[in-house]
Amino acid sequence: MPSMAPLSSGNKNGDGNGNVPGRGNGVPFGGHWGPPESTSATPSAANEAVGKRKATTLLPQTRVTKRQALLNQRRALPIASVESELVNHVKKNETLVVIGETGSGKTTQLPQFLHSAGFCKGGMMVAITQPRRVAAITVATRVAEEMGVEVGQEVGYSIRFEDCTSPSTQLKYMTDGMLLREALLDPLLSRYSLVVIDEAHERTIHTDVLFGLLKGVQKRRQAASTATKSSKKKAATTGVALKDLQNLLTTSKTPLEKKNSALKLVIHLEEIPGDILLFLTGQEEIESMERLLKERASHLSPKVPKLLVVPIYAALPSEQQMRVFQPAPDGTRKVILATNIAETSLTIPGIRYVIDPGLVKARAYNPRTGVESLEVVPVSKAQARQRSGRAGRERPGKCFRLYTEDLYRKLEDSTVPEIKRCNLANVVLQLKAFGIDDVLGFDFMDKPSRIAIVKSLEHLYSLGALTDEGKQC
Ligand SMILES: Nc1ncnc2c1ncn2[C@@H]1O[C@H](COP(=O)(O)OP(=O)(O)OP(=O)(O)O)[C@@H](O)[C@H]1O
Repeated sequence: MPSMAPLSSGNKNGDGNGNVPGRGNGVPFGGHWGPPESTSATPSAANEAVGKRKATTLLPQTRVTKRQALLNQRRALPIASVESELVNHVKKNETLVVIGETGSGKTTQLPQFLHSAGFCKGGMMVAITQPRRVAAITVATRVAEEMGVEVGQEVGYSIRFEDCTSPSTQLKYMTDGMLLREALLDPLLSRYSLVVIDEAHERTIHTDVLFGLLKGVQKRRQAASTATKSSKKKAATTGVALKDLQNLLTTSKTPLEKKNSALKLVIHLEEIPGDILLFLTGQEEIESMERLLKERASHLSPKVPKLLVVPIYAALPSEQQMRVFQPAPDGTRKVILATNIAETSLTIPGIRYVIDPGLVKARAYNPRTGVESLEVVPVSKAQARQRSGRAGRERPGKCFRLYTEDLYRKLEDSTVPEIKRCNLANVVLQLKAFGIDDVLGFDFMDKPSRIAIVKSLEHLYSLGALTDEGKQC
């Protein structure tokens, strides 16, 4: 069973480190893959131009249907030029790693290529996992639109408490948690010809558990191919360097100063029209920024465009999260205040500017004390790139990083997998439910420390969730 994900390992034609042929650092197939480096890799505290891509040449709207316009957009995406090459790699490899710049078309196009290549024949489906509900919904909706079908028919999505699929569904976008649930009921995932693990570089717990499970499924099915992704493990930069960044962004500026610096960018109307996406660390920060922005906006001169402030964070109900996708009224600039929920997968129409203060709230866990906490920490380079990639998806855009180029260089290359910084009780229970009793021997891509696993086993035993033999009660 093939399954795929960006940035991963295991390609027979690659270098053994998960890189497929092409230009350096694992970017596949060379040539024009994604917008130029300026989309993300050029760090700067100053403005960063993003998203310069091949121009989409559209005939006047009066002469083309919306479908044709969408088709033209699809053809102009960088991934379009490597369709057959990609499909061939999927056919030849059990596990394939697909790496591409943000916005190049991995999430929306690759599944359609697989569909055209016959992976959905005979009642089989292609599953595409997403770490977040909102991404599963919006991407499925977009792909359905591109394919000219109703969402829920050939293209559907499945998230907790909402199953928008039907017997005719062939491409199924779903949260990784939902695929894990399905694996509980059908350990061979027999309805899927292929699983695509999207945004695998985020290394959420669900993604990591899926990686391990899919390896087992592959072995058992002894079938076609999988494409997984393993973000490359690079030597960590020094703790001091990271502390520098954190200090600069949190300690040396009071929160209000920090907000004001972002605020200046948000409402400083030097830039041409276009919506703004500002990354903040959590609900509280978003709410206070929302109040501050609204207050400032109320004092703007009537000549200045209006400001519409829209928040998005995980605890908001889905319908409210969807407000970020509604266009701002004419003459109004939309400012979206988001946590890292908006960091990957999403294309929010109208976003021209991204403001990245460089911080994120992340889980941390001390296995010795058993204490789990949420800490504000610097983003990784991969996260910074993802953030900048939210601009320039429909037209050129800019990313404002509120930290220096020097500090950018000292960021970790990728985020520490969540599985290495959380209480493992849930993971252990989940594995036990899959019938995997030897949790210490499970094929984790990045094994959590022995002490963390043992502590979780002890904890579950003391709660009465495990028997003396270590089995699920
Ligand atoms: N909902 C949408 N509305 C408008 N354009 C969209 C939408 N979704 C995708 N697109 C267009 O399709 C392009 C490809 O998006 P896609 O999500 O497939 O890229 P990606 O390579 O998966 O990006 P990322 O790595 O950021 O997830 C975007 O750059 C954008 O131009």
